[in-house]
Amino acid sequence: MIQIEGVCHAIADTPILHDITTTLPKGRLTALIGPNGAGKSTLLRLIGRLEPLQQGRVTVASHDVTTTPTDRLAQVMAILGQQNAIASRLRLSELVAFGRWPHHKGRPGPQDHALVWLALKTFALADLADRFLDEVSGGQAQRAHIAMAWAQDTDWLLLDEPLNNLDMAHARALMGRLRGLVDQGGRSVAMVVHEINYAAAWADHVIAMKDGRVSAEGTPAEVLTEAVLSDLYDAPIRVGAHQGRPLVLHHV
Ligand SMILES: Nc1ncnc2c1ncn2[C@@H]1O[C@H](COP(=O)(O)OP(=O)(O)OP(=O)(O)O)[C@@H](O)[C@H]1O
Repeated sequence: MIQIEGVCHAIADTPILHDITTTLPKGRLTALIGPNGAGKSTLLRLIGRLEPLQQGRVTVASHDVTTTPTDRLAQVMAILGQQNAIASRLRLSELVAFGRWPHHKGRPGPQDHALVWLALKTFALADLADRFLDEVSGGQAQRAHIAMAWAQDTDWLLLDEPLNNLDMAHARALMGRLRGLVDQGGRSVAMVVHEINYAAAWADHVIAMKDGRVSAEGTPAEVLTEAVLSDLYDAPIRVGAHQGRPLVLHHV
């Protein structure tokens, strides 16, 4: 599991996260939800050590993120942030191959090449493998970044808004693959998601954040209620049901 204890974070003296204590369960798909500016990305970045921890403690599968060596942590957890400032004159196959770096450390073997190819095929990118990043669409580039994180082949996969730019079919396919990683692969996934019905349909566990605090956490049925969501988003939200899971209606 990922354990977060007493995490506070400030940017330029402005408090962003206030004493966050929560757990992301192992072997589950966790969705982080909440309004813009709630602190979801900041929390994910702290877990993934993209930002140094200022206060509190985070452990990923018992590895303290502050003290665990980077190469060890990179074998346990892959993180895909929201801003991926990677050179655009990189072929998709080269980008995806970066995911294998923590394993081969510059000397890729046949297994690394095979996994890169599998990642390209899994994310329907095989035909685009030789294209440069600036020669593909936003959704194709997004899928290539996800494929890179997937190729890292870690127990934990952390994704910040992976559904950005994906059409309905590719979004659904990605959620299906993430569920497969959890259900068949025994992996654990945490993702920031804005479209609540993806969390409703696919997540096992939901953490709702607002104003730098966890405001609710539990199963989708426990968190995705009219009371919790209306308060979270300061808007009247209706919740129905579809195939035994919440169906969130916000066009009312
Ligand atoms: N580099 C920065 N400098 C100053 N403030 C920042 C910086 N990065 C984030 N913040 C602030 O920290 C707060 C939390 O931002 P964060 O990106 O974690 O929220 P979020 O819940 O992921 O939002 P969104 O859904 O819009 O992506 C926001 O108020 C944001 O303005």
